[in-house]
This record gives sequence, C-alpha cells and structure tokens, in this order.
Amino acid sequence: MSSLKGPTPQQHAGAGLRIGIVHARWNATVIEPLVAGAKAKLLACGVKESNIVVQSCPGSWELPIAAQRLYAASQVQSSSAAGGSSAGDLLASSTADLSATTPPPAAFDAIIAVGVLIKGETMHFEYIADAVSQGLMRVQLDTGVPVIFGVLTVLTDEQALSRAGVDGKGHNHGEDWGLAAVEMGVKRNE
Ligand SMILES: O=c1[nH]c(NC[C@H](O)[C@H](O)[C@H](O)CO)c([N+](=O)[O-])c(=O)[nH]1
Repeated sequence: MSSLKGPTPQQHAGAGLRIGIVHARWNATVIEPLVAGAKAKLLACGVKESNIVVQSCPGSWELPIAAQRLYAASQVQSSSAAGGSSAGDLLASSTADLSATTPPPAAFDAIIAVGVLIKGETMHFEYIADAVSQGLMRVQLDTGVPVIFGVLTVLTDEQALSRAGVDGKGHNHGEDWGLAAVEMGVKRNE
C-alpha cells in the first residue's frame, strides 16, 4: 500500500550555493549511499562540486558539534579571506577527518547532517536520538544556517537499508536531504 508520507520537493537552482555535509561513520554501509544520494541531488541542482564540503565524525552523537565546527571554520575562513585571522588552527583542530576538503572561502548556505541510529537492546538509541535532534536544531537556530536533519532512527537493519534505497524496494532519503538543502540554502539568501 503506497503511503501518503514523503516530501513534496521544490526545484531550486543551486549554482551559487556552498553546502557542507557532515556524516557519522557508524553503520557505514548505510551512510555511504545516503551521502552519495544527497550529493547527487546537490550536483543535479547545479551546486558546484568545489562548493560541497564533506567531513565525517565518529558517530551521530558528534554530529551537532561537527556541524557547529564546520560552520565556525567556514566563518573564520571567510573572515580570513576578508583579511581576518587564520582558519588554519581551527580547521586543524576541528572534528573533521584528515581527508576532509578545505571549506570554501565563505560561510555555508546549508549543512546536511547524516547519521544512522539503529535501535539495540538498551536505551542508548533513545538518548542519542533525542540529544542529536535537539542539538542539530540548536545549531541551525544559533547560526542561522539551515541544518538538514539526515539522521535515520530505525528499529532494524532492514529499515535502514530500505531508507538508503539499497534493498531494491525503498527510497534513498539522502536525495530528499540534498533537495531540502538546496531549497533552504536558496531561501536563506532571498
Ligand atoms: O551513529 C551512531 N552512533 C552510535 N553510537 C556511537 C555514538 O554516536 C558516539 O559516537 C559514541 O557514543 C562516542 O561519543 C550508534 N549506536 O550506539 O548504536 C548508532 O547506531 N549510530
């Protein structure tokens, strides 16, 4: 039975946008297609590859601080581009992994936070899910930069695989997050 659920995406031109993607490394077999789906939609909307910065963190718990530091680094980078202090130390000490690309010389128009939380035998799932959702909401409201909530909170591996579109039946939710980032990034500059 088809569901009424699902976004009604709008088409927006992303050519001038700068988008950050921070992703957890837990459950990588699901994370990877989600990040790929989001990035594919960013590119399809005209976002330049050089304006997409992808960084990782250990798990979903670290996503709020990773998003906040990515924002802060790009702000420092932006001010250094305008003659402010260097971003080198901040970037070096950020939660970014070493393979992270250098943020573009200006702040981000939107950040996508990607994680996969799978319920285990304990209450760990509930505590992380609540804290991460509150934390990501706080980062976007504090910074004014839209933070797209790309955290799957699922009860089984099968639910996670389906929502990454890798089971042949589901839909890759990463694509929806990419479209949401473009829309919110465009509207942030209107
Ligand atoms: O991203 C996840 N992190 C998880 N835990 C790690 C957590 O996010 C932190 O990285 C860790 O607690 C260290 O701070 C998960 N579980 O524990 O099940 C999970 O399912 N997904």
